[in-house]
Amino acid sequence: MTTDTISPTTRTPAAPGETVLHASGVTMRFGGLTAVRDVELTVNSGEIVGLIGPNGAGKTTFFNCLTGLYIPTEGTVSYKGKVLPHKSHLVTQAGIARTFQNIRLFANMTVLENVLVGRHTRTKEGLWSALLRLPSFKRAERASEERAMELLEFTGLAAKRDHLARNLPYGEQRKLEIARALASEPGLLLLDEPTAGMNPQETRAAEELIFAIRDQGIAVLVIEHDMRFIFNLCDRVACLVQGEVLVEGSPATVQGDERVVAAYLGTPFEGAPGAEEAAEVNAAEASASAAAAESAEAAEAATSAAADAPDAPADSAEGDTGTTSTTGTTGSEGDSK
Ligand SMILES: Nc1ncnc2c1ncn2[C@@H]1O[C@H](COP(=O)(O)OP(=O)(O)OP(=O)(O)O)[C@@H](O)[C@H]1O
Repeated sequence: MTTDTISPTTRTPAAPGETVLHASGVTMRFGGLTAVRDVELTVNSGEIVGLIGPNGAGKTTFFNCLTGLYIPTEGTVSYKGKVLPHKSHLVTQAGIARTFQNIRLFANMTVLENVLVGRHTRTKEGLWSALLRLPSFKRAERASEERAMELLEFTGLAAKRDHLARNLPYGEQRKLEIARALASEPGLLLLDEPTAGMNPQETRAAEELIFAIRDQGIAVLVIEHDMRFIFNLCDRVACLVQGEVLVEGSPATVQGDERVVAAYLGTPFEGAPGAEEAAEVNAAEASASAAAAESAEAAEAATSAAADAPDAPADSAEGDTGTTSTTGTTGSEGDSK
């Protein structure tokens, strides 16, 4: 990876310390499931902020709310003081770019073409100018290609400009995703598990690349499970558990918080997000199994009483068993709902 400077053509750099992203009271519900609950998060210019949390904590859902893929049930997302619309291309146009947990490249396009695709939000030339290949279109095309090549130099992929994306090794595919995201000239880059599946060497290279991106004035919000990577990289870390921010602070603060460790290990702790709901569900399940056990006992007692009765007709015992057993099942289902 090279750390040459990149010269963004259209991005206005954020003022030092300016709040770039402000997520305010963001909540996302899917039917009865609250995946993200009242999340408040800011990212300032010049910062790398980490978002950690156990599987299913709501990190990707939160990213999807930030980038217009989901419309949050409640709350707003602002970029440099302006509330963002719920349309992903408008969010990209505003200045937020992202990569995905599962690589989403155009596998049969070349490395250069993939980056050129990322420039579409910054290209003003219309359909007619493209069809007629007007001089203005040719100029824009040349400028786009120059910029794409700068980004390939920056990410260390220039020598592979004509390779098909699918033929790149995994670590380079991840870099290419980042180059494509940078092609939209973002002021904030969201990275969803950028080192997933990487070997330690590739992870170190990714770390260097992210530092270099930050040094270019682009704020970064990154989701990652690799704690060493995140604590080394980030200025600030927020830990999401059951959709809620459990702790937010410096890497040292978050690393030293016992609740974070407990959340990752799945150990219960006082005041854990979602603990009340979990306790209610557990209590309901316990009472359902107690009721089911009671019904089963009653059914057994009725069966043996019927069998013991000397003149009871044979089918009467069967009838009792059937009825009791059905009642038992129904009772159990009713309780657990
Ligand atoms: N479109 C959806 N419809 C219904 N439930 C969803 C949807 N997307 C996510 N969820 C649920 O929301 C919760 C949070 O999922 P999410 O993928 O955001 O977690 P995560 O923290 O990114 O997990 P991981 O670290 O495993 O990627 C999970 O319970 C998930 O099943």
